[in-house]
Amino acid sequence: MTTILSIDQGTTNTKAVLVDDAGRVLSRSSAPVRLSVPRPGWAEQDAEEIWASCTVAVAGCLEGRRPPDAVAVSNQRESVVAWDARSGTPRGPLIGWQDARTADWCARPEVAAAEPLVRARTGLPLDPMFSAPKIRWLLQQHGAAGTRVGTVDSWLLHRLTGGAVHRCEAGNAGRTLLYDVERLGWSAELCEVFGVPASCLPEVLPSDAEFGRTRGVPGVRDGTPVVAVLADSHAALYAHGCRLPGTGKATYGTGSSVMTPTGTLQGGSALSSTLAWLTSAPCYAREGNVVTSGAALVWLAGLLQLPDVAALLRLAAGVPDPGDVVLVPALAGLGAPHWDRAATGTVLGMTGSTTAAHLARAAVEAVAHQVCDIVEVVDAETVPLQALRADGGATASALLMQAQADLLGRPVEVAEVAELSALGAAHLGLAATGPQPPAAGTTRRYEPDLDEAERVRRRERWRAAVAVARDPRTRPGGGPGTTLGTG
Ligand SMILES: O=P(O)(O)OC[C@H](O)CO
Repeated sequence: MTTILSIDQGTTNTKAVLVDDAGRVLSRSSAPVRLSVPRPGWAEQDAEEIWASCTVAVAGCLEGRRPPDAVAVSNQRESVVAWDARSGTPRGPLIGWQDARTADWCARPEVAAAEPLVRARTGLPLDPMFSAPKIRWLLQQHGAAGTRVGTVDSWLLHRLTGGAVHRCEAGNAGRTLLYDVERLGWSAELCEVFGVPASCLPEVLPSDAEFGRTRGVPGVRDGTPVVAVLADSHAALYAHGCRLPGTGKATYGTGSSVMTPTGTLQGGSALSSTLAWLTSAPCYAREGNVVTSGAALVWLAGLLQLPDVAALLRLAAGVPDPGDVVLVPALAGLGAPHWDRAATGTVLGMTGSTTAAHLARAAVEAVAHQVCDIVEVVDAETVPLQALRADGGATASALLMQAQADLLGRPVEVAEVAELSALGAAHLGLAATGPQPPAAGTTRRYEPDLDEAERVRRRERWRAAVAVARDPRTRPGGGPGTTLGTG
């Protein structure tokens, strides 16, 4: 029997699963990673700690098992690491995908003028969430000479191979704003826009290439091939078996990602067009990113002085609905389809009878409403989704999943495997060397159970609240703020 060890390096933890050649999970383990916010709008992680968490998760997963035959990787996207080319030591912290320190630079008129070029080459808006402005910032701090930079997959590949390779995967490269997703190569024009020398960037390989051979990874034989790499959200899409327009998924994490395959590259969308994976041919997808979803629940739990999100969900379950409270958690602006970094958090509809439970319930609905905003754009632009596949930690909440089905007016099917991104990378690795494993199964299907008139009413109230969150007059200081990108 062939086994693949798959590592999913995420924002809050690293998961490892051992998968057999039928695509089944044999064992699993995880290790937490910390995120620091040294200043408002910044998000940093320790690249050494990220790697250490991988070794802990791998050791836990492989305990009592024979070494795997191959390794696969999925990873948080857009976050960047810089390291010394000779010693392999990180230069500065990992700059996280949520980090908006470059927002002012991105909003400069001379930079914002490059938005049409960025969109044409990458399918993405010029937003500080993506890697290029962060890479620029790191290179300014540490110099380009002798510095290697890359997305998290490139950092893990460097460490997995004992420093032998500086490579990354095409779908991850596609999230940098430096990679031409149609020509499938780094774009000299975009490197110029962001002031990033191509010599600092990794070599880009297809998602199912052999990325290198392991060296010095505890529990893994030296020379084990790394056979597949996928960005985490793309890996979840792959594991769900979503291959055709009309199928799609939402991943519920710190933020959320809604994706649907489009096959070919399609521009002119209010959402992003992204390279999901590159195998014998590129597979493109339409995607909308919600910046603050699970993070909104964490934030409100803290604000209400509750011990954790589970307590917030219990509180929310104590009322049948949010009353008329609508909460827009634009704590770091709004992502797709609004892409308005100047939007601010907003609560509407409070009265003297509003309780903390109504607020908690409104926060749960806010996670679902933001997904609905994106699915409605998908419906209008491509083939409407018949049902939404769902994955990520927050899918464990029946309250959230039912709210999602209710507000969407469509069934929501939850993946049975919690480590779906890791599974997707393993499935791709298996497909590269043998038969395609079946898509991940679903554990539960939530049917919509809300009167249509009430659904429409709640959606309209949500849109009204988003308009307030985006109104320049409601911003701190009441200034004009900055609106980045168009969709
Ligand atoms: O670490 P996660 O699972 O929240 O995923 C982060 C995304 O890849 C950011 O685009």
